[in-house]
Amino acid sequence: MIDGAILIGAELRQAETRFTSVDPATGETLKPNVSSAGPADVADACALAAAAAPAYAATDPETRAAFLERIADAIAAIGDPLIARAMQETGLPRARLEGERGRTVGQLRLFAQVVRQGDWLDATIDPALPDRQPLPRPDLRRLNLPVGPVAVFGASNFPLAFSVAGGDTASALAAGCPVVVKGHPAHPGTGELVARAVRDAVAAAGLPAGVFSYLPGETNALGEALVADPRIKAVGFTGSRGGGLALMRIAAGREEPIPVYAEMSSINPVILFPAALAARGEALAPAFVQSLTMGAGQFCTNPGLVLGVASPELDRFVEAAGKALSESQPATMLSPGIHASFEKGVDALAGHNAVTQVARGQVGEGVNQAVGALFVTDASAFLADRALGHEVFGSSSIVIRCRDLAEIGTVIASLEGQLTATIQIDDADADAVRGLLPILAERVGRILANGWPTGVEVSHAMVHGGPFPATSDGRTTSVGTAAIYRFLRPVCFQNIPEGLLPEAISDANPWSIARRVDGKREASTR
Ligand SMILES: NC(=O)C1=CN([C@@H]2O[C@H](COP(=O)(O)OP(=O)(O)OC[C@H]3O[C@@H](n4cnc5c(N)ncnc54)[C@H](OP(=O)(O)O)[C@@H]3O)[C@@H](O)[C@H]2O)C=CC1
Ligand SMILES: O=C(O)CCC(=O)C(=O)O
Repeated sequence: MIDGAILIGAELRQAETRFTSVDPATGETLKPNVSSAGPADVADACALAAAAAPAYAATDPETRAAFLERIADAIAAIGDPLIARAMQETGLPRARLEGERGRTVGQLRLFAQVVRQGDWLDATIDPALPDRQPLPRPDLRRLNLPVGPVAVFGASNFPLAFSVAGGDTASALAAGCPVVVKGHPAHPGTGELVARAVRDAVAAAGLPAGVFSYLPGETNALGEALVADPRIKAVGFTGSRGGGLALMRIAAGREEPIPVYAEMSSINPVILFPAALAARGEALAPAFVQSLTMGAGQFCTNPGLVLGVASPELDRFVEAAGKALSESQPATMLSPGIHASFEKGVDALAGHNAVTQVARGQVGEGVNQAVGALFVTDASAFLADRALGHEVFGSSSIVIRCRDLAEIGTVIASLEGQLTATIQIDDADADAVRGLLPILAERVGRILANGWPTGVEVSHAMVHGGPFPATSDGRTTSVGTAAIYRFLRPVCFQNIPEGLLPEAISDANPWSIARRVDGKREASTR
């Protein structure tokens, strides 16, 4: 059911101030109109979250894991109405949204496994050495504890997997943190359906209602108040650089500053190494265009920059990519605002006197349509104007012709932090790659060979992060199970008697988790 409610724990509220979302494919206003959460709602949600935090933090792994699985089941149980509503609110096609739902419930279930297995606790015991000379060592035991209530900002471009019960929420709940979601105003109906599913799961699991709240709204003031609330202890965000920076400033200016894990902007360089380019440059072109135009290019992993050594082979790649792009179909973008910002970015590139437009995609009927765009320029022009390296969110990319591999290295070294770098390589490129890998690793969170950056695997080894401005904290990831560590902090217990120790680091080890004892890892029994 969707009736535009605010969810403060189990309580459903309606506000007098309302807003509406728009079907970006038609421009029509969607019903129902939605409550705009206000300051009192923020305060109540945060108070409830803080009240729930100790009991939720104390849940044993099995209880918490079963809760995450209940959320997954409840989201799956919404069935087609969830997909239908998300299609209306985002313009994304059914297959993409069904896939995204699978990813969303899959990541909740994966986090359930992680919680049960217990490595995230990093339980570490240095037993006392009472006879050590010249001084005895105390008994030291460390584990990770949840940081407390987390504010999550739903992203516009993944209305399920990065939104109300997406990766940030799943990892925060897995860590033992209550979550207060600021819903994205472009998909409030989708958000409410998922929020109600989470609320049902909280009740079914017998957890305190404040473990989850949902605040729909369309004003900066709502997000600002949420991040400023002293009961919030960390923030997860995916969106624009301006939005992420604004929240970081608020968080840093609080009486008690808190971390903001913001994933913001990335152009994801693709490097075409000479042997690969010579062997299969023309074949790479359509695959590149497919990655570029997937989801109207609305991926933070979209390949927005291509680097190669100026050569007839690179020219052939550009020509083939231009041909593939010129045949590509337009696609509805997520919102009028995102479409307008895409058009502005493309117009700026098209009007730049050092940039040549290679191709545009097919123009179609309808509103808010992304028409793909491909440009080319030289490294010297790119290096002279930093604006050419700014993200154009949507299916736009620019090819940079470099003099040689050294100049490719110079361009990479000039880039801001990125989520990904893609290398197209053959065996004969190995030496050249070896030279560039350290420069790449300094700049990005994930380096991938002979593939395309869009489509992030949710797994244990995944890093979906990178130095600023890809994210606000390059030491972390927002996708994959390591995302849980953003919402944990280590606490050491010194000489605390057995009966008073947290279970994970007690001698009894009732959860049977593997621990590091006196520097040695115990075998896992899970
Ligand atoms: N790199 C990436 O992964 C992505 C980049 N983008 C970029 O962001 C642009 C806009 O898209 P959108 O998804 O709406 O992203 P925004 O960053 O504009 O919004 C994301 C969320 O943050 C809130 N917010 C934004 N600015 C502020 C602020 N100053 N203070 C408090 N809260 C704020 C918004 O709420 P409210 O609007 O209610 O204030 C919304 O809930 C795109 O055109 C694209 O350039 C978008 C998605 C992903
Ligand atoms: O490519 C993906 O699957 C994830 C992309 C992403 O994180 C984003 O666009 O915000």
